[in-house]
Amino acid sequence: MKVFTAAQIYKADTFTIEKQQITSDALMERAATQIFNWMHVRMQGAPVKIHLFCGIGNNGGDGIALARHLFEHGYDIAVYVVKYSDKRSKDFLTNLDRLKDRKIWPIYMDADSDLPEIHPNDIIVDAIFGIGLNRTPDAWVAKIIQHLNTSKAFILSVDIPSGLFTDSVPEDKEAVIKANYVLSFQVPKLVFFLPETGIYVEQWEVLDIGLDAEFLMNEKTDFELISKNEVLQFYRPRTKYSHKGTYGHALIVGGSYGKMGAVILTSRAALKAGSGLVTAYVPECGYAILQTAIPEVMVLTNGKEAIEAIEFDMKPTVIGLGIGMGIHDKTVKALEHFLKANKLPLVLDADALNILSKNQDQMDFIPENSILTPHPKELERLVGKWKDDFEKLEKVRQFTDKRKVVIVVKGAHTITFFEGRGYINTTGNPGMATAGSGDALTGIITGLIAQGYSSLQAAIFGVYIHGKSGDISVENTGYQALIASDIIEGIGSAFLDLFKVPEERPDTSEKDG
Ligand SMILES: NC(=O)C1=CN([C@@H]2O[C@H](COP(=O)(O)OP(=O)(O)OC[C@H]3O[C@@H](n4cnc5c(N)ncnc54)[C@H](O)[C@@H]3O)[C@@H](O)[C@H]2O)[C@@H](O)CC1
Ligand SMILES: Nc1ncnc2c1ncn2[C@@H]1O[C@H](COP(=O)(O)OP(=O)(O)O)[C@@H](O)[C@H]1O
Ligand SMILES: [K+]
Repeated sequence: MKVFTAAQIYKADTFTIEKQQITSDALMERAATQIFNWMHVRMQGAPVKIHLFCGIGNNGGDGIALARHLFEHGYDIAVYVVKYSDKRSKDFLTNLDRLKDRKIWPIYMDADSDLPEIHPNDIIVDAIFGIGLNRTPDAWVAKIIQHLNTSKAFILSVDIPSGLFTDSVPEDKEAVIKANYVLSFQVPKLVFFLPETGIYVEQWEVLDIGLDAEFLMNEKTDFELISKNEVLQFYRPRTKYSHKGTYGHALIVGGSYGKMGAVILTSRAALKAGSGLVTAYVPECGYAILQTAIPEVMVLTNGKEAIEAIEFDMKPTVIGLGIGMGIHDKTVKALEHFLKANKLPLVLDADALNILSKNQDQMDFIPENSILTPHPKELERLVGKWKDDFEKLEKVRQFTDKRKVVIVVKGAHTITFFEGRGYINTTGNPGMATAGSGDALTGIITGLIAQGYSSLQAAIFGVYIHGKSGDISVENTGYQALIASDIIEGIGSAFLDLFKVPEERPDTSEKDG
């Protein structure tokens, strides 16, 4: 699913209005009707107090139109208009009149208004600001937002949590609604997925308001959301007359005294992801460990307690490099020699990234289309410090452009970057913040490249499978007890899940009642 910028959403609006020959008011009515249906299906007329906080722009207009639908279906509502500006939008005013026609009188709020009492069991609809927010809300509006945030009531945000910009992080962190649920029109927003701004969105869902399908399909975006549908498009089925040679040979280079487990995890994950053959390249102290832990994996050794040279007499399809490798002087030299001679695609992780960060001149020897999988600290060493999430994304984009590599920015929503585009993952959970979970990911991605997936596909698909496996495994373990080995065990279930038919969505068509 594409992630549009605010400018692109406004463009889609205009395009749709012209093409479908409808008014902007009709589009607002669609939006409000969709939200009403969503609520009505879940609430079934329940006598819960619903407080609708509406701004004076189109987001507020959505809220006012929603209030009318809720009223007409017998819900107990209170409508507040937060008058943060005199420039009220046309469609807001139209809907305000419709509300007044039904003898509903909103409570107007300005800097001097008292804050209404809100019971923890009430519901708040947040329609103060939408994607039109262009400066930090005034202090008195921020006070209202804080009041709602501390109310303990369930907050349903219309389109985007009020106070959240679409293209920058908030200056005043207290002036943003912390939404329990966001109903986002047509497309999700990038800020739902970044560490500094995603914290305002507990759950989100997209509501289809019928923006022009052709426009949505043709418009190019900088970001795409990756779910099952997207990865299924490049899934490669196995063929009947294939053999292990068909599925490649992954070489996993890494390990040092005390860190051999990392190589076990990566090698095992590469096998589980489907690599035909896997060889681990480790220092001698890892030989017995590897051979005992995973019988399916072949082992080559070099150096005693750390790798001193990377030389082998075999032809791997792909090399995963750096896990648990350490940064011993001899290992650093070995990597430099290896990189100068190597032509194979690489998946670089952990200490390989740390070494390269300190020796940026060696970056020139990284083959194009290689994949780098840094966690936040490794990324900072690689691209330098950033002031906020947006600068981070820009730095990564520039790095991938310059080096022609894929960068997998790991996190709650891992984002894979290539050729100026970011692919946002939707699987995974906090249980995966555990030792060795990144090693498992490196193995999965390496195993996929071995089988013939392109670097970009392997990175996107690998990240998806890794997260999905974590999601399936956590059902049995809970967050705390999930460990990297569980993620590797779950890889098979994650592949099987690709072909499960999704459960039917709840019926959101309008019902009387
Ligand atoms: N295609 C879509 O997504 C549709 C969007 N609609 C709604 O339209 C919203 C966007 O509406 P608007 O463009 O009117 O913008 P908003 O309703 O987000 O904001 C209203 C206006 O307030 C002003 N403003 C911004 N920041 C301010 C601040 N800190 N203090 C005071 N004033 C400030 C701006 O001029 C802005 O246009 C969307 O979020 C959505 O809710 C729907 O009505 C219809 C279809
Ligand atoms: N809160 C989270 N939600 C989802 N995934 C997470 C979360 N925290 C970490 N992960 C995932 O777990 C992995 C951690 O990788 P990394 O930090 O390199 O671990 P290690 O170095 O221990 O192997 C990454 O793939 C990351 O996306
Ligand atoms: K809002």
